[in-house]
Amino acid sequence: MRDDDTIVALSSGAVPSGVAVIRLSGPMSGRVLSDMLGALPVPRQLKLADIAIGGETLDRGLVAWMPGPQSFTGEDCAELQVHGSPAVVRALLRKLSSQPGIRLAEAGEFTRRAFENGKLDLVEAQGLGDLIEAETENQRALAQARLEGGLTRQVEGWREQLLDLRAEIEAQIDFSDEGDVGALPQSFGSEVATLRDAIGDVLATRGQGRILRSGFRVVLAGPPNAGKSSLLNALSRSDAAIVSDEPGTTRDLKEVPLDIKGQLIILVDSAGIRDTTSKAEAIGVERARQAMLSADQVLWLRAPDVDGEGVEPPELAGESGRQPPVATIGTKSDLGSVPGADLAVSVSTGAGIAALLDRLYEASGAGAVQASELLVSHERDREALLAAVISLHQVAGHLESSELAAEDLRQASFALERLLGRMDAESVLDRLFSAFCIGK
Ligand SMILES: Nc1nc2c(ncn2[C@@H]2O[C@H](COP(=O)(O)OP(=O)(O)OP(=O)(O)O)[C@@H](O)[C@H]2O)c(=O)[nH]1
Ligand SMILES: [K+]
Ligand SMILES: [Mg+2]
Repeated sequence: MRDDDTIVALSSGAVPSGVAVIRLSGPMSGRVLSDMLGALPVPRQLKLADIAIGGETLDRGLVAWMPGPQSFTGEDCAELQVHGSPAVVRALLRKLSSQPGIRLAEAGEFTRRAFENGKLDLVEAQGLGDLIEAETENQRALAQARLEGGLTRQVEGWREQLLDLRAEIEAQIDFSDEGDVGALPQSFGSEVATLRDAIGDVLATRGQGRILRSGFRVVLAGPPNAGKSSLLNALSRSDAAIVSDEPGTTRDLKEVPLDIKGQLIILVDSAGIRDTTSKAEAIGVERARQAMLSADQVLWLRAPDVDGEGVEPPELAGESGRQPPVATIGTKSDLGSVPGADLAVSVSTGAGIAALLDRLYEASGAGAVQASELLVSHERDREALLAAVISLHQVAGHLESSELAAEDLRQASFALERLLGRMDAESVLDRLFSAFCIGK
């Protein structure tokens, strides 16, 4: 696998389709076009052409020539817009990739080349991946802000401040007679603390960023026959889950995504919680408990006139001690009421369903934030910013030694540089880009 190969892939969606876009990047891109047209076309303008490879005409379509470095990858690029026919696309890819120096692209390889040529950093590359996968309005806005450098600019600002702080220490070391190691002034400690708190503030928005990007997880739980599966179907206007009057119908977790006003809400149906002698049901009950623990919101469902064991939510405490918020929903309100419920619903009459959707949207917090202003949405972001904050915390205990403090600041800088991909192991790059689709 050589980096100076020219790569080719179908970059548009699944065929058949009206039009398919085949993209090339690398030194042979220009040759393909000049062989086809007799000469290179005007850069960045579409030109109608017979799409001929190795002398054989396969289609007629539009071609574009984007010489590097002003291209997406930074290399010479060509695009062929052809009919979105599976046979045309297959023939073109086969012909192109059998030309010397041209091969099929791997997943994410175009974006990886763009990264390696400095066209975008790792944070922005992830933003591009998010944008391609975005299904809701909030996911789109979050990804767009990331791709446009929202987090990159913030991180670069912090790196500048770290460089200034390091320069202050260097100056101290230079002016001291022994070449080290005077104590640093308290004012230096408070400058570091200010930066640390600024990073910490952005880090604190991670929870909301995750919800906007990955969705707000709502687990429907409760005793058997409380109406969990019926409610899941009513909320999602589907028949995704099996409903029956037999208690213990649901065993597996069932996830259904909802788009409420541009926010992804993931509803999770679960097995009714009870003691059971059925092995399969017992596994389902355990899964239900685990799902409740990792929920952003638990809806505990209770039907009217059902008393006894298992009608109150179980004690929930995860290893981290985290307690997911629990709201009690009185179901089957057409049959009677449930004392103490936060909201009553009936799938038979439709009562309370719209109100519950509104409450879920409100609980997701999505209405209270601008997706484009949230910077932190990936686990990588959290790890890097947390590492920087921890290093900066250590400075407070190292003020008596400028060398130790300088090392803390260096570690904080490394964490931020790694986030942007300025210093990164190949393995991280491999993992990151292989999550992209082919042709991106
Ligand atoms: N009258 C009335 N019946 C309902 C309502 N919701 C559910 N039911 C009935 O209650 C029974 C149980 O409903 P399910 O949705 O299967 O209950 P569940 O909580 O998913 O049950 P398990 O999966 O077995 O734990 C079914 O017969 C439903 O038709 C409602 O709003 N009104
Ligand atoms: K049931
Ligand atoms: Mg069920």
